[in-house]
Amino acid sequence: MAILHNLGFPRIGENRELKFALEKYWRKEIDEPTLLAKAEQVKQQRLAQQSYLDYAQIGDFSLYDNVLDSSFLLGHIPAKVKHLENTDHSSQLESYFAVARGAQPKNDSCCAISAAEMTKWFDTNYHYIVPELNDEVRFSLNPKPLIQQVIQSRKQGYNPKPVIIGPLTYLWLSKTKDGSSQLAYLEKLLPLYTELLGEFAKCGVEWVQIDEPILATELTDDWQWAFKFAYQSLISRKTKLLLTTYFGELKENLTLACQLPIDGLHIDAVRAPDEVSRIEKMLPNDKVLSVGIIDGRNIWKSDLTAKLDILEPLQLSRGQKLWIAPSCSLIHVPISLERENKLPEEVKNWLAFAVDKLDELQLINQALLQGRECIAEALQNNALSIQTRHHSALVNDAQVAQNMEQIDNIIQAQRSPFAQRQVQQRQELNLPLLPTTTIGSFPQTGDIRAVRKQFKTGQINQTQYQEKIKAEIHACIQKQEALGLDVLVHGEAERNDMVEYFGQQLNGFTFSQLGWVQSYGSRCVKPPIIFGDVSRQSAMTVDWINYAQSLTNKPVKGMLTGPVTILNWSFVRDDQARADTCMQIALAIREEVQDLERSGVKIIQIDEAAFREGLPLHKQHWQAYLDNSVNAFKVCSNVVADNTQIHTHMCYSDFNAIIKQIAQMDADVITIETSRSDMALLGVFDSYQYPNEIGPGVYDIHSPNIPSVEAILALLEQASTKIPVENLWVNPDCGLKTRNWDEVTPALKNMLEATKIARARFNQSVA
Ligand SMILES: Nc1nc2c(c(=O)[nH]1)N[C@@H](CNc1ccc(C(=O)N[C@@H](CCC(=O)N[C@@H](CCC(=O)N[C@@H](CCC(=O)O)C(=O)O)C(=O)O)C(=O)O)cc1)CN2
Ligand code: MET
Ligand SMILES: [Zn+2]
Repeated sequence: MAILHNLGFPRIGENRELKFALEKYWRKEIDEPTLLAKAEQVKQQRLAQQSYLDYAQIGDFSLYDNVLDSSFLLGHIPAKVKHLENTDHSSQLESYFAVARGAQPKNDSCCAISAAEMTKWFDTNYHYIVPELNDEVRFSLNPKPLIQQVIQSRKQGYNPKPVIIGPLTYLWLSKTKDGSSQLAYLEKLLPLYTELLGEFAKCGVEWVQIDEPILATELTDDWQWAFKFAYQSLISRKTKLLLTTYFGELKENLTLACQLPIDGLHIDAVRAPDEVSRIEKMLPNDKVLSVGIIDGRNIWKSDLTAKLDILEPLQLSRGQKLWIAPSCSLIHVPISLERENKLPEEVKNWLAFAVDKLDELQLINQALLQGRECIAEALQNNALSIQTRHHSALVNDAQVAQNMEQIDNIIQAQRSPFAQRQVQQRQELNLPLLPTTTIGSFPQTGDIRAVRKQFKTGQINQTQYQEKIKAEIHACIQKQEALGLDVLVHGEAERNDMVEYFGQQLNGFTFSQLGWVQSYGSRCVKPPIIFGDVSRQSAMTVDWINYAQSLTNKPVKGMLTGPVTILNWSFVRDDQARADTCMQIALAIREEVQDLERSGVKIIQIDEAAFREGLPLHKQHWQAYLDNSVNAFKVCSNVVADNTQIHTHMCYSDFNAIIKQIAQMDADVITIETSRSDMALLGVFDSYQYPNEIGPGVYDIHSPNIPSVEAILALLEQASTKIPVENLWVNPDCGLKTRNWDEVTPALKNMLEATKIARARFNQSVA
C-alpha cells in the first residue's frame, strides 16, 4: 500500500461560490466577515472531498492567488499598500486586494495604487501576482493565518500537510526591476523558512510540502548551486520536507533533486515517465518517492493497468516509502463529473475531473495493497472505456484527414513583403498617425450574461437572443464612435469566452456545464474538450461583424481566436500529436478568415493570446512548438489579399526568447500587453527592429483603476523611443470584457485625449 496524497485542489468552489462572494465583496455588497465565512465553507467542502487521503493539504486555498499569499506569509508587501494596514481593524484584506487589483484613492489620500504585475504560472492558463524585489524589501514572517488553519484542521481530525512555495521558486517567480539576480535575496529569505518550519513542528506537523516546480525548467549553475545551499540551510528542521516538482522532466536537475537533503521527492510521472526508473535508482532508499501518476493537467481517464505497470515494481523496491498523487495540483482541472448531465454519454465515459482523479488514485492503491484481482471489474471497465475511445466513430473524420494532406502546400504560400502590404493597406484604410483601437471585447455586463442564460435555459428563443445581442453591438458601436476611436470592434457580446465560443461551433469539441477552472483571481474559464478531429461547420462570426460594419463608416475588425490559443486553452485529446490538432483548428480558422474577407471585412484580428504560454519548459522542445505555431498562424492568415490587414494580439508575454518567431508570423499589426511592466517588453521589439506595426497596450485593463492622461502619454512617449511613430498604434492592454462601462468610458476617453496630445507632439517632431 502506498500513501495517498494530493498537491492542490480547486478552490473556486463547486458552484464558483468563492468567485461570486469575492465579486460581491469588491462591489461592497457584502462585508469582510461574510466573505470569509463563504471562503470557510469552500475550504471545508474541499477538505471533505479529499477526506480519504492520508494527508490533507493546508495552504493551497487562496482568496486570490497562492503566490500572493506567499508574499504576505513572508511579509513581502509592497510599500505602496502598507499605509492601508493599521487602520481600524487588523485584517490585511484591504492591502492584499490592493496589490492584486490596485486601489482607487480614498478621500484622504493622494494617489491610486496600481496593481502588481500578473503573469502566467509556467505553461498554464493560471496567473499569479509577481512579487517585486527591490532595495526596500524587508522580509518578516507572518505565519499566523497558516498555522491557525493547521491547528483547525487537526482539531477536525485531518492530518495536515502544509503546502508552501519553496524559496527558490518564490524568488524565481519574483522580479527585480533592474534585472539583477533574484538570488541576491536568498540569504535574507532563508531564515524565514527555517522559522516557519519551526512553527509547523511546534504544532505537530509531520510533513511539509515544499513546491519547487522550477526544477522542471532549465536552471543555470548559480540556481543549481543555490538549491544545495538553501536546502542545506534548512537541514536542522524538525518536520519532514516533501519537495515537489511538476510540469515536466528534471533533466539536468535530476541528480541535484535526488541529492538534496530532503525527506521525500515528488515527480511528475505523466510528463516525465522516462525519468521514473532513473530517479528510483538514484533517490536514497530512506527517502519517500512520491509518484505523480494521474494527469493533473488534462481530463482523460487514466489507463489504470498502465499505471499499475509503472507502480508495482516501484512498490517492490520502495515499499512503505512509495507515495502516490496526481502529477501536479488539481487546480488546472474542473472539480467533478458527477453533475455533468449534458456531455454525450460516450464522451463522458472517457473523462475524469479532480475528484474522479482522486477516485482513480484510490483504486490504484487498492490494487497495490490487495492485488489487481480485487479491482478486476473496475480494471475491466476502465480498459473498455479506453478502447472505445480509440476506436470511436466520434473521434475520426476521414474528410479532415484528407484536408490535412494539403497542409504543407498551404504553409508554403507567401503574402507579399510587409512594406508592400503596408502601402496598400494605408491606401485602403486611410488611418491617422497613431491609430486608436481596442482589443476586441467590451464589458460583458450582467445583463448580457443574464440574456445568454435565458437563451440557454429556453426562456427566450434564438431570434430574441440575437435581437438583444444586436442591440448591444449597436450601442457598442455608437459608444466607440462617440469616443472617436479609429478602428472599431463589435465588442464580442455574443461570446461567453473567446475560446469556448469558437469551440462550440466546431466539430470535434464538447463542453462541460460546470467545468470551471480558475484563470486569475475570481475569473474562471470553462476549457472546451477536444475529443476528435476538428472542422468548421459554417461561418462563425461573419454575420455579427457584417452587422456591426453596417452601422458605421469606420472600419470594424473581424475578430477571431487563433489555433494555438484555442489549443492551449482547451483540454486536448492525447491520442494524436498536439501539432496535428492545432493544424486542424488552423484550417477551420482559415475558412473563417476567407469568409470574412469575402464579405468585405478589411481588418481581421487573429488573437494568439496564449502563444507564449504554450512554450515548452525545456528549450529542447521549443523549435518544434514554435515552428508549428508560426505555421498554424500562417495557415490562417496567408490566404488574404495584400490590402486586407491582419492583426494579432498577445498578452502576458515575455517575448525575449521568441521575437524572431513573432516576426515570422508576419501579422501586419500586433497588439501586446506592456503596461503593467512599464513598456519593458518593448525593448526586444526595438532591438530586433521588429518591422511591422505595433500597438503596445497603454493601460492595464485587469485593474479597475482609470489611467490618467499623463500616465498614458508617458507610456506613449516611452514607446515612441523604441518604435517608429509611423508604426505605433494606441490601444489598451487587452480586451475590456472584465471591466464595466463606468471604468471603460473614462479610461478610453483619457486614452484618446492622450493620443491627441501625442499626435500634435509627434507631428511637430516629424515636421
Ligand atoms: N479561455 C480564456 N483564457 C484566458 C482569457 C480568456 O478570455 N479566455 N483571458 C486571459 C485572462 N483570463 C480571463 C479568464 C476569464 C475571464 C472571464 O471573464 N471569465 C468569466 C466567465 C466567462 C463566461 O464564460 N461567461 C458566461 C457566463 C457564465 C456565468 O457565470 N453565467 C451565470 C449567469 C450570469 C451571471 O450571473 O453572471 C450563471 O450561469 O450562473 C457567458 O457569458 O455566458 C468569469 O469568470 O466571470 C476573463 C479573463 C487569459 N486567459
Ligand atoms: C485574452 S486576449 C483577449 C482578446 C479578445 N479579443 C478580447 O478582447 O477579449
Ligand atoms: Zn489579451
